[in-house]
Amino acid sequence: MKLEISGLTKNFGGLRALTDVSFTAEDGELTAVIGPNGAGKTTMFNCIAGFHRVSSGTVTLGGRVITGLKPAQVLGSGLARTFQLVRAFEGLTVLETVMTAGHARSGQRFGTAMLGLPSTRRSENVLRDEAYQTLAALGVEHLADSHLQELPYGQQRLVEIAKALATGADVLLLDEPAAGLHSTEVGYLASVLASIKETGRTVLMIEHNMPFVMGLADKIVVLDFGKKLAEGEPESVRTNQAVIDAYLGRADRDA
Ligand SMILES: Nc1ncnc2c1ncn2[C@@H]1O[C@H](COP(=O)(O)OP(=O)(O)OP(=O)(O)O)[C@@H](O)[C@H]1O
Repeated sequence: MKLEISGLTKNFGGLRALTDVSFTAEDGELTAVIGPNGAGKTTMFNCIAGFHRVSSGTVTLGGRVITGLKPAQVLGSGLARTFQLVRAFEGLTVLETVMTAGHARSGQRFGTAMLGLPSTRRSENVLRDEAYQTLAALGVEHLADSHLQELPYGQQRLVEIAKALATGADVLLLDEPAAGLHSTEVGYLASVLASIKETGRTVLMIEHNMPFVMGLADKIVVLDFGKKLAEGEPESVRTNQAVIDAYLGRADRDA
């Protein structure tokens, strides 16, 4: 499903965090959003996912305007997001955690299903199988019975992506998935995201790790002071002087 952002503007009181931002994240492609701290990347994700009310502009998902919908409704329309911080439900295993995301899709209330009534038992088994398959697709099915809090951070991040996939969403918003990972984990994450792309899903990702972004993105959108500074294939963005001045030069210096 195509995700189209058109004329997106967001004000916080007198502060304009986003000004007239437009771009399209295409089916089966990974679009990366980069830019300096405070450029408006997180604000844009919050606007798309229904966490912030936009000041003006529209967000269209598969041809349907989703601006103004609540987060749960946006999720129901086929868009899931991950967060920078992994959120664990106390006491649940990895498999159960991923199942809760599957429940969101099936519209079942988890508590009702947990009662194990006969009518819900079969779908409970289906959800369990699906959650296991989702973990297997990411190569982490061996973690099914572990508790999320006990896992190393890199594996927690993969479970966070598994949760987004288990919702059945066609469009994934990933908030700095490579942050805090060491290089082997970043390499593995790149292969996971490449395989997700191959399933035809649309991925929109905020990320600061430039080698990771340059190697994986089909398109890069650069934000600076809430405005779109550039948009294009990695090579054209890498060599864009305005982008180098605003961000890449600094990212190199800080590396
Ligand atoms: N809820 C809010 N209320 C007021 N101002 C906000 C709010 N959220 C963000 N801002 C402001 O909007 C601007 C954009 O912030 P945002 O967090 O979107 O940037 P970012 O590109 O995601 O930065 P980072 O890379 O540091 O996460 C900043 O000036 C920030 O202070």
